[in-house]
Amino acid sequence: MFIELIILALTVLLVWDYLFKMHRNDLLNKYKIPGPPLVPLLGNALEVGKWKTDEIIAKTFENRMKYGKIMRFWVLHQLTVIVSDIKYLEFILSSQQLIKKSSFYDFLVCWLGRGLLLSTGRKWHARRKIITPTFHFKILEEFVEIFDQQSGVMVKKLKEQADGKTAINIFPVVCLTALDIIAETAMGVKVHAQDNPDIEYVRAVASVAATMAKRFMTPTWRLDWLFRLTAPNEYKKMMQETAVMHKFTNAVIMERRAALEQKQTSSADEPEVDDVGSKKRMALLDVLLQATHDGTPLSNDDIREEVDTFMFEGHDTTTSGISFCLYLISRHPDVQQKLVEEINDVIGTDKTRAITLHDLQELKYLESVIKESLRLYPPVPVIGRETTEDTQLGDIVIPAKTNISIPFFMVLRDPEHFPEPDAFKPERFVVDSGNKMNPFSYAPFSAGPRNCIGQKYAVYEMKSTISKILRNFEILPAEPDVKPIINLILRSATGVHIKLKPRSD
Ligand code: HEM
Repeated sequence: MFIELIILALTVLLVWDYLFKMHRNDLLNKYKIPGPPLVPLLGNALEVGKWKTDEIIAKTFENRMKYGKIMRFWVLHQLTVIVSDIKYLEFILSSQQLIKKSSFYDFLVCWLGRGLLLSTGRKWHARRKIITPTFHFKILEEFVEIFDQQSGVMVKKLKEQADGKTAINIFPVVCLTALDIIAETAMGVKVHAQDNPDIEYVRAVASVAATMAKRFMTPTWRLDWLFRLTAPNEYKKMMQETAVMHKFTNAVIMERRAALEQKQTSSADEPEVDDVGSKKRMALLDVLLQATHDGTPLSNDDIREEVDTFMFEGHDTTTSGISFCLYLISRHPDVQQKLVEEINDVIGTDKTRAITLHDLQELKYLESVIKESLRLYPPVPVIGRETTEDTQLGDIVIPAKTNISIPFFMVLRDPEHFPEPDAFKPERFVVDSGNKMNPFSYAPFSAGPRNCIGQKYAVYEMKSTISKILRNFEILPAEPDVKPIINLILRSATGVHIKLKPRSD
């Protein structure tokens, strides 16, 4: 009797599984979207579950060789289509409808709320409209001074290890610099992460960012309730640290709102400097405080979502970008020599001269080096969307309730668009090289309506910090080689090591 019951239950489950997936499988078959062989109920869960974090990049390339630039994976009832064909990427990224993020991002909500990165539909449209002017050129111009000052702090710290022999893992060093920069530009406060990484707020941001990276890689940690059940201590710690961050952000918002209101009601002229004599400048947060949607200002909670989103999106990504770029420069002395010549031409040899926005715009070869580095090591290696209805992409239809995954790390090394795809060749991006590039084949900041809103900010920050290091040090190669892994952003399992030697000239 017991055996019969099990057989019955299994049969019901198999029929349900077949029916539940039928429409999606019909479309996959109709449009010949291939994928690895399926196991009933489980789909490809056994195979995908075996992939270790440091194998995912290689496995995805392997599967592209087998199945091509569009392929499907079923994990239980969840269908994912991986797209690296730019013919289809163009449809996906430029669509005004296909803007819902895949459910893989949901574990970030407890920190970021439904801010710009995670919102969708009308809320996203409204926020994008409000936030776009926040990154106006005039505002970015003021940030250059912060980029310069904070990279000055970094250089001072690095001098202690710059003996030309010590291998320095540059990733954590850059991370603290990037945190100082984003806190000061987004919230207008100095958090002194480089001087004191143990400050409660700094520790909380670094720790929650690390937990989020781990949640991304650990399927049982992704859903809040399952994370709480399977790792109660880590869950509790994450919630406590999130509360620390929210309390800090809230306090800054209230303080700056009060200051703004006082300024608006006060008849006296405001001094142009703060109480320690530094020039007052707008932070991203101040622009949000003054913004309105249909005549209504944003609430403190609305603003907190956005400031937390900037704090998250605006430091790990640039850390990854700067670190891998320094690594590539360390291994290409000819490129380094050209960079130093350009820097000497544009900024001069006086190491104390502060960099300006004009200088940054003139560092054209550095821009090509950064672009090529973002191609080889894209800080955001993969993004995901979710279809809410059957969606036509040119000559195919992707079924509703499908995660679309776009592996930038693979698109950006597609030999069809980048000959010698693994070679570091900044000249691909030299403006007058005559190379015509399809914007969808090169999109480390994504493309279309949901592209990176902080793209210009990020490139200026990268140019400021990298040029500051080059003005002060010769960058030398160190062991071990990097081993890129997708850990929410692109990191290296072996760290990102370089050696530094003070420049005498
Ligand atoms: C090298 C550094 C960076 C890279 C490579 C990068 C890349 C990206 C990519 C690929 C996306 C699309 C994400 C998706 O569709 O899921 C994105 C979105 C976003 N980025 Fe960046 N980013 C960088 C730096 C920054 C910085 C510095 C900020 C803010 C200060 C920022 C703020 C955002 C925001 C708010 C979004 C969401 C935009 C929206 O959905 O409308 N990013 N970024």
